Amino acid sequence: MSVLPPVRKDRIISQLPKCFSKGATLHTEDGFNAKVKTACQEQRTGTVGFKISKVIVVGDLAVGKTCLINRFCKDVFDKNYKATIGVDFEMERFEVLGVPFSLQLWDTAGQERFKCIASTYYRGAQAIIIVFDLTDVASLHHTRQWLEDAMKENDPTSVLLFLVGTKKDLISPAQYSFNEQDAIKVAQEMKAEYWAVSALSGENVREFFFRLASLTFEANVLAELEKSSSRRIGDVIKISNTTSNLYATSKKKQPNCCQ
Ligand SMILES: Nc1nc2c(ncn2[C@@H]2O[C@H](COP(=O)(O)OP(=O)(O)OP(=O)(O)O)[C@@H](O)[C@H]2O)c(=O)[nH]1
Ligand SMILES: [Mg+2]
Repeated sequence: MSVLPPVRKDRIISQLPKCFSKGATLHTEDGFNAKVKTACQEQRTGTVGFKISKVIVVGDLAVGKTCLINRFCKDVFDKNYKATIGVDFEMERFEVLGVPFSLQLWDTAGQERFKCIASTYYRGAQAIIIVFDLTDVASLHHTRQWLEDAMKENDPTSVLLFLVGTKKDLISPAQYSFNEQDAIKVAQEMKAEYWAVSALSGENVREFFFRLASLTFEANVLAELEKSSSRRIGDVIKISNTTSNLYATSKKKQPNCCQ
């Protein structure tokens, strides 16, 4: 019997959500990977449905990391700044292509004095959200350092990166278009997917987290499929060894293992 409550109706994903900008994403396909869709239909997703994927959120102080998470997870917005001390986390449960999928969102402190505590939680992330304030260009430039610090604890070949500009409500469309060029350049250099959001109005917040959940889910299923296909190759080799010449194989192997 499952002890977990059912997945909320508004956390069900049946199609790959669109990216924010085609020029700032590594995933330009319109839908989920065909192998992933088949695996989900045939219920061959292994441990994905039981795992919790870790997502860390980093960036300068007061750029809006906590507000971004709170808008998505609790649908609230607080205009008063309350610094995060160390770290905080929220759990979000989704259902992607019929498979349960959980994200653990780690909200870290941007203040220098808490950075030391926060960085101890960076390890083992499957996705990293690097946040900057669209009205503060210095916070965009600092994102490279935040990424470098977070990557020291993670595997660059498998982690998904997202560069997110917040407080879109505070900037005029003309100013936004001007700043976007810089942000997209940074995202391309980092190999991150770029998003611009507002926690105050909620603009793009849900779309962003749905996209993140979908891409993290897809990466998990692909890794699981790769693992199970390499296990199958190993099995075939073992069988052919034993069937070719059982006596010769065991004879040859014996001295090796006894030395
Ligand atoms: N107008 C507007 N204000 C925002 C938005 N997001 C955050 N803020 C404000 O920015 C301030 C800082 O927000 P936080 O979410 O606490 O910032 P943080 O990045 O978590 O800061 P640390 O925990 O110190 O690292 C608060 O006063 C928020 O109300 C937004 O989308 N629009
Ligand atoms: Mg915070």
